[in-house]
Amino acid sequence: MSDKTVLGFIGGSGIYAVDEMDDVELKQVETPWGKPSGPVVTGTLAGVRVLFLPRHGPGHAIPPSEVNYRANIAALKILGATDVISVSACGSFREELSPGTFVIVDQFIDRTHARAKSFFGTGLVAHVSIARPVCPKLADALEAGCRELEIPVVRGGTYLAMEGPQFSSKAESHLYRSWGCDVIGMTNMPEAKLAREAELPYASVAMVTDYDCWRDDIADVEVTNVLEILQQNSQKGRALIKSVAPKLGPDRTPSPLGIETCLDFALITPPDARDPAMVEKLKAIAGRVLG
Ligand SMILES: CSC[C@H]1O[C@H](OP(=O)(O)O)[C@H](O)[C@@H]1O
Ligand SMILES: Nc1ncnc2[nH]cnc12
Repeated sequence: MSDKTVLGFIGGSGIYAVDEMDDVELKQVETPWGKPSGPVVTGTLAGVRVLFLPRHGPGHAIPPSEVNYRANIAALKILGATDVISVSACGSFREELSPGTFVIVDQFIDRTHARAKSFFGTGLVAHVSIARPVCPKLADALEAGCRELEIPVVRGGTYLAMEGPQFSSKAESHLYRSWGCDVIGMTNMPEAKLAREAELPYASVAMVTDYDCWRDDIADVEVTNVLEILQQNSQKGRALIKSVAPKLGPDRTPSPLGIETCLDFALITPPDARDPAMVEKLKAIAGRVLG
């Protein structure tokens, strides 16, 4: 892994570009898992190499279940990303996490069920740990950025990833609250799992747009009532992206969780039992251990 930071940003709803990036280029990438959501924008922010990919594609045309999460993570890895930060919209399950609050999540519950969730499979099986899915070094930089910009921020929280595209029923919303979840969205899983398989430290800032549908005193979430707050969050989210790059700096320090070498402990299929075609394909994200 490089000793220079290459910071990959995945922009969610409302975050379709990075402001004031230098040396901008658009890169079309083809991965063994197909095409990412769109061209990757590459450039620099305060001397730090940055890659940017809008998760739902240009014009927000790709729904959460059809985002090619594997191709998105693989494209960032192929372009040299050392770290990945996701910026997403979310609903809130807590009164104190009001719209406009940025939650730097540290746990996920994955209730998605219609998406490819692993790069690995028949021919080469791997089991990475997701016990601690978020890199604290990236979360520190996001928290510092929010504090500097005076964005209301909460450090830590559990993000419930639902399949969508419909929003939850009230029964589901109450169930997730009873599970202790803090926020809800449709995209951070399997993205976070795939980033770990690609040995990429990952963090997610979830920008609250609504109270989902658990409150009887506030209108249930609808796209129309999300859009206004999404606009305000989007400006702050873009400012946050700009402020985070210099905090991490061009000279990279490793993740305290050792994420860059997690595949050392994860491959269970012995070399002589591996499918050569599968190995070849996996070199795009696991070249460090597959040669
Ligand atoms: C616009 S409301 C629902 C939509 O917004 C979130 O997208 P993202 O996570 O990419 O910011 C949520 O997950 C849904 O996809
Ligand atoms: N309430 C909600 N549920 C799922 N995804 C969301 N994105 C923004 N608000 C959301």
